[in-house]
Amino acid sequence: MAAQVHGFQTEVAKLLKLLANSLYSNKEVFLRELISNASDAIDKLRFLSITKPELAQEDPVLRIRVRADRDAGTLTISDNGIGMTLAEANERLGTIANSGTEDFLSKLSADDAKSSQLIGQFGVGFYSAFIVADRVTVRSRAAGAKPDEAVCWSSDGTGTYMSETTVKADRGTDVILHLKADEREFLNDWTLRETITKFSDHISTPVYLYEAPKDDEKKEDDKKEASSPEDVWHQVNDAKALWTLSPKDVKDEEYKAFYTHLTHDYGEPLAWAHNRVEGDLEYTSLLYIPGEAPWDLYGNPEEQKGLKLFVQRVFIMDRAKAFLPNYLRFIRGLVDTNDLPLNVSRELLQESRVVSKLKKALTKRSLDMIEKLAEDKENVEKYRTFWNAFGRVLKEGVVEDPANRERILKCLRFASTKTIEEGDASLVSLDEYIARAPEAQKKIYFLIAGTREAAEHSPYLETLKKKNVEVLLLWDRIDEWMMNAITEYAGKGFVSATASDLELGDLADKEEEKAREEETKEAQADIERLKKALGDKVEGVRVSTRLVDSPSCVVGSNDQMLTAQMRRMLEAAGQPVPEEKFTLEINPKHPLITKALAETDEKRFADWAAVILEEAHLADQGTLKDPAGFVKRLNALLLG
Ligand SMILES: Nc1ncnc2c1ncn2[C@@H]1O[C@H](COP(=O)(O)OP(=O)(O)OP(=O)(O)O)[C@@H](O)[C@H]1O
Repeated sequence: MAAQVHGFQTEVAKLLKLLANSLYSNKEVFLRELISNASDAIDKLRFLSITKPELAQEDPVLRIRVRADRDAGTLTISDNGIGMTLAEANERLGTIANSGTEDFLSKLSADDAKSSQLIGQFGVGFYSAFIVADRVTVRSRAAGAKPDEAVCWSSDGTGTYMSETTVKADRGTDVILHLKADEREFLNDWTLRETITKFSDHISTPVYLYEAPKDDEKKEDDKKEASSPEDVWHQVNDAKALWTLSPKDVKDEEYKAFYTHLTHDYGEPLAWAHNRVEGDLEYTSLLYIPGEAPWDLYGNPEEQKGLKLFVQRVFIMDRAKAFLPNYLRFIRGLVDTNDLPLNVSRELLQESRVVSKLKKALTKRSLDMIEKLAEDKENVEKYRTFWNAFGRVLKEGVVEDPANRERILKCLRFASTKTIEEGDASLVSLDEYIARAPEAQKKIYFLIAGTREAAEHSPYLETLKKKNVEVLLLWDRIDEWMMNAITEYAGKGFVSATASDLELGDLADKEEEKAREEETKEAQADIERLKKALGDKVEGVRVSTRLVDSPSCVVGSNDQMLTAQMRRMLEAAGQPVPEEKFTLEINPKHPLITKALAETDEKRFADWAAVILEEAHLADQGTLKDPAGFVKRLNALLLG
């Protein structure tokens, strides 16, 4: 077949341009990407040959080879893995499969280190070859294909590529880089050895580097037959599957390097847990908490990462999501088990009892790891990083995983009326909250608001603050949903500061209660007057226990009512929001209330009453149904 010229998918062309510029100071990553592709191709072949042993038969020793040709100025990375057909090469080397490409492109910045971390995450690894090469040729023969059914693919990375059928004697793929004139350092044995060792030590397939015999040996060799493979191909990695080693034999640096290999994340993981379990359920797991949240943490669940699955050390699949619950989707790593069949499919995973047992065990391992990080007093910073990156996802677990709820709650961190005074970085755990609460306090108080500022300045906190009661402050979208799912922690109930009958329990002061009863009695006529003026705009009017500095607030008629945040969420989702009536609470000592009550003109008093109610709504929700009416009334009173 004649050679055909194809245009790259637009994103690829864009990406190629960006890659060359943004990764300039990190250019050796191309070797990591190409070796990792070669290793993937070998894993795939290993897997397929479980059911079709004939595929690997003719060339059964699987390996990766790297060879520099100084005369030709080329560097070749070869593998005898699964290979590609012509159609596959056209499809896979001309497009980007990942739907997040646009997103990726927008994240590539002038910040080199960051960009190089992102490369692998987005499945654009192959294209990194163009950082150092001005032409890349790929020769590949798919497993099971005949020698004359191979493909030759070639491009200079400027917009088009050429592909045609060719003849290739052996199975697998050669990626040939024609190095740019100023990138010839990658032809140097020493540089290659250094770089390959750095990137491939934990690859479970042997990687060989071609090292030509020294000059004098060469002359000798020339006289002899060509030198034997052992003389020129030197293995540069130890090709052991790291997770099969005993944890005590693995150094921290090795765990970190393996993490990069596994995830293509160049940053350091925050923690890892390596467990080998024998007995009823046999498995080895190596789980990591990344140092940063991936860009798609809240994206399409279908594209979530999941774990790598191995069965009896054979790689079976990537992105196996059945082993961890959704709220632990940020955990990366692998599980290797002897209890699943080698031919297990994704569908089978869903129904397998072994998988559900493994999921339970791995959830426990992950929570152990998170808990350990949370309790590590020497590395408080690390848990803060964890919390900022993954805290919101962990909160989902409170609802999603009732069996582990108590453990998850233990790991949560909150802002509170106290921590906010201490500064932004300070947060409190429920255990700390309980430990520092006064003995008389039997409950855990919390407040949910739309924003941090609204929470911080909420009038609902005034009495609690005065009594020195710490209140947890929540403003994440998920908080409402989460708090609805919890009733207690460590035997202590939760109380919302906006609850219609704010329970103070032993915190209530007998004197104060008496004074309030008096106040209520005295204010009875005023309350009736306000009720009359407000008519059906309110459910009722009463004297507040919670206000100190503010004139008024509104509370739901009962605790089943939707909170402001829930209403906003319903509105945003285009759902009908039921009309609700609130009880207006007033602080009779507040000068604004006294001033209003001193008004003798009933028409003007009606404006006062409306403004007092509207102010309370505004402080609670940040919006009003009739803002223009409010402004008009307020102005009339101000000018009055
Ligand atoms: N050496 C190879 N042998 C067989 N197929 C390959 C080889 N190199 C690349 N491919 C094919 O080309 C595709 C694109 O490779 P590329 O490195 O761009 O992305 P990826 O490997 O899918 O993603 P990532 O780099 O994140 O692992 C691969 O998925 C694979 O199917």
